[in-house]
Amino acid sequence: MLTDEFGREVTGVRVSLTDRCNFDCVYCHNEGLGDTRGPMEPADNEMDTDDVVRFLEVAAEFDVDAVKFTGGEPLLRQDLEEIIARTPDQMEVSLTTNGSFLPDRAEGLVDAGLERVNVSQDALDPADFAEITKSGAYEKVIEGVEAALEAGLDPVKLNMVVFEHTAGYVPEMVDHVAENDGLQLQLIEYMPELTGKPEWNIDIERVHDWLAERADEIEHREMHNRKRYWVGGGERTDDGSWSGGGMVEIVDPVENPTFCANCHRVRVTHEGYLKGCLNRNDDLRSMGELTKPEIRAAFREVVANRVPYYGEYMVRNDEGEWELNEKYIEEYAGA
Ligand SMILES: Nc1nc2c(ncn2[C@@H]2O[C@H](COP(=O)(O)OP(=O)(O)OP(=O)(O)O)[C@@H](O)[C@H]2O)c(=O)[nH]1
Ligand SMILES: C[S@@+](CC[C@H](N)C(=O)[O-])C[C@H]1O[C@@H](n2cnc3c(N)ncnc32)[C@H](O)[C@@H]1O
Ligand code: SF4
Ligand code: SF4
Repeated sequence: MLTDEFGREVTGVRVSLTDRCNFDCVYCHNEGLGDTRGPMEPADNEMDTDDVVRFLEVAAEFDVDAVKFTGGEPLLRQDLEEIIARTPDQMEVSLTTNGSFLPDRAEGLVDAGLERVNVSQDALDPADFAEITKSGAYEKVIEGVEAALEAGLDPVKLNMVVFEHTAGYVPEMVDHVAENDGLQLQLIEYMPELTGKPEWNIDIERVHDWLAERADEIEHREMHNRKRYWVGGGERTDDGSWSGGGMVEIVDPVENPTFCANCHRVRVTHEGYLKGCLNRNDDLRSMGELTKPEIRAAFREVVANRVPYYGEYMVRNDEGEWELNEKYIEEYAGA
């Protein structure tokens, strides 16, 4: 297993398979959509099936035991089932999707080896859903969540970005997962720097406080030290885990050094660049045309360059504002 200079073991990889998408969510940080290419058209800058599998085989050699496929919309890749089937057995395979293609493909994905799915669902009303996603696929997404549950995926996590358009839905979504077996909720802190709309921001601490008052149990997940709130009843079982009710996890990476200190994933872009952090682009290593020994070397190099973004790469100045750590200014300027 590889460990970076800050003691963070790399146990997972997060692979973006495409930047194409059939939705156009108002908050989306996927800015790579081409002007002339439609989402359904194949793209020539994407890693092909063999590229993805070759990388995963190298990651497995370094004892990486989990892979998350994401995008863009990963189900626009018609070879997703093949990629999953060829993923090394030691890896837990999960997927983050907008859910609209799951009605037809959930079963096949599970047959291929998919173990978990996260489905973005920002509203429980078709009109609000359409306003946020610029898509009329609300019913398909609801069907997709059901198809995922029926195919045996458990839990199915619903992802909801908390921002001005969705904040009013938080209580309803929390009740929704508390009342429906197999569902969990991830409330994702809105990242305004990705949209240029700071006025949509909601203070995520208010959501923590609201949930803390309501929760029957609060846990910390090892990954990112995320807080998990159990709501709607339940009890601790003999093996020490909580059972019953619904689970709500808050994903709050913004300006959060604790989140970064517990970050164990290396990322791969759809074009096949390795990178150590979502927020950095100055540590990219291309895997295009590389042989396995070369990918091994690139992987080692990216891990060696990993830096917790908040707390090390970005530090607070005397005024309490976040700014680039002087130590990294030269490196950053050279990117
Ligand atoms: N800055 C930052 N944001 C992250 C990170 N991991 C997840 N996020 C945010 O959380 C969103 C949802 O993540 P998901 O793809 O659903 O998966 P996850 O919650 O990370 O993983 P699981 O809970 O294990 O399924 C991402 O799109 C990011 O916006 C991270 O390491 N750094
Ligand atoms: C980029 S999408 C890719 C996967 C898939 N298309 C989906 O929507 O689930 C992955 C996650 O990023 C989240 N996301 C996108 N833009 C965001 C932003 N500005 N702030 C916080 N989360 C965001 C989405 O809600 C989604 O859960
Ligand atoms: S579905 Fe996912 S990738 Fe597509 S626009 Fe929405 S958040 Fe972005
Ligand atoms: S910002 Fe970078 S270091 Fe921090 S949790 Fe996200 S990927 Fe990891």
